[in-house]
Amino acid sequence: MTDLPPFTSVNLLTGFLGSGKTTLLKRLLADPSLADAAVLINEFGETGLDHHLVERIDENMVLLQSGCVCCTVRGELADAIRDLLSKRDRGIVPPFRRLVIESTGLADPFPVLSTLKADPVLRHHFKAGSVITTVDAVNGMRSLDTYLESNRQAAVADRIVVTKTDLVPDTERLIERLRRINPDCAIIDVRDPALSVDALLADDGCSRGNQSQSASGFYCEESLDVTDAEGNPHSARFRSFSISVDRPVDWTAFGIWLTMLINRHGEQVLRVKGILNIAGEERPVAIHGVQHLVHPPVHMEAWPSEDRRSHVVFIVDGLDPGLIKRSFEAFTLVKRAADGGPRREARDEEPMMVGIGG
Ligand SMILES: Nc1nc2c(ncn2[C@@H]2O[C@H](COP(=O)(O)OP(=O)(O)OP(=O)(O)O)[C@@H](O)[C@H]2O)c(=O)[nH]1
Repeated sequence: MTDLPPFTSVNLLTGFLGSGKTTLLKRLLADPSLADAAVLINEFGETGLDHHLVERIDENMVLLQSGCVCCTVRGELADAIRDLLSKRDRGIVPPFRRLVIESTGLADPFPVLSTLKADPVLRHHFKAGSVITTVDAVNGMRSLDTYLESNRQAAVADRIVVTKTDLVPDTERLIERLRRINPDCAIIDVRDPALSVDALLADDGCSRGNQSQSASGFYCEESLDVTDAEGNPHSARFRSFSISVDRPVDWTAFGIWLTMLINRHGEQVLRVKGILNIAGEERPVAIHGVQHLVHPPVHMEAWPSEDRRSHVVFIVDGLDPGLIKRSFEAFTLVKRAADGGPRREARDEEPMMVGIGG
């Protein structure tokens, strides 16, 4: 333990919903120089890195193939970091030298950064490293137009990685916009071969050597409204909830239902992500939707746990979760009726559990 530096560097990886944070993190973790890092994923649902898991340390903490410790934050961020620190001190987790925190897509990065500074224990063990923000070339402009959180994430960044550049003809206007929000920030195309762990996480060249600098360097357009029309905090409009289905899902029916939902409510359905048990398929299928964009489904290598149910998580803006639940049920019933089965029985025989959480 003696060879550990007095302060462990903390990098924040932030970016709006579905902008490619986890995808970038997986790529970074493949680099051997991050083998002695710990990763904290502060997001709804599973870590998304479960198939890299080699050992479970406890309910929230796993050891990845790279040797890196990965935890899911289920409560307060400071508690999760303190727990990690204590496990490092007791030798329960490897002696990590860097901590990477992936925030939720709706996180205001400011409180995340100030957590380290405000906490009486953590401030003596950690120092702020670079903040990396992913901005999605497909939806980035609209997210900046609509959501304060997206502006804050770009404003606080030391490095912005523009993702999904393979899906758009050019990113000129988006980059111009980002430069106006954060003039000093390095803006890197995710396809740039120069994008590396060093380029993103190195502390040198980082515009903020400590958290107070990050606070003073913060920029946000004054004209942006933090409350909605009813005067509620901006984020009060967002709801996240999940639909879990016990029986295998009919891929065609699901695809049509999701397409209809996105066509009709794409602007309000900010994020859909799920793991599906598809009828006739051995392996699970991961699905990702980001506003109007639905990414190609991916066959996962294996189920991440014993749970073989399908789970779909939604993050919506001002849309009634009940509406999505009802349309899902209705679509299932129509499909069953078309198959010749009586509607009521189909529903009773094959229960669908719908959980709505905050
Ligand atoms: N074509 C393309 N797809 C990408 C790129 N980066 C990410 N994706 C896809 O975008 C979807 C969302 O990516 P994630 O990495 O899960 O995004 P995230 O920011 O971690 O999502 P949340 O944690 O839900 O906010 C997935 O289907 C990815 O495969 C990219 O550069 N190009």
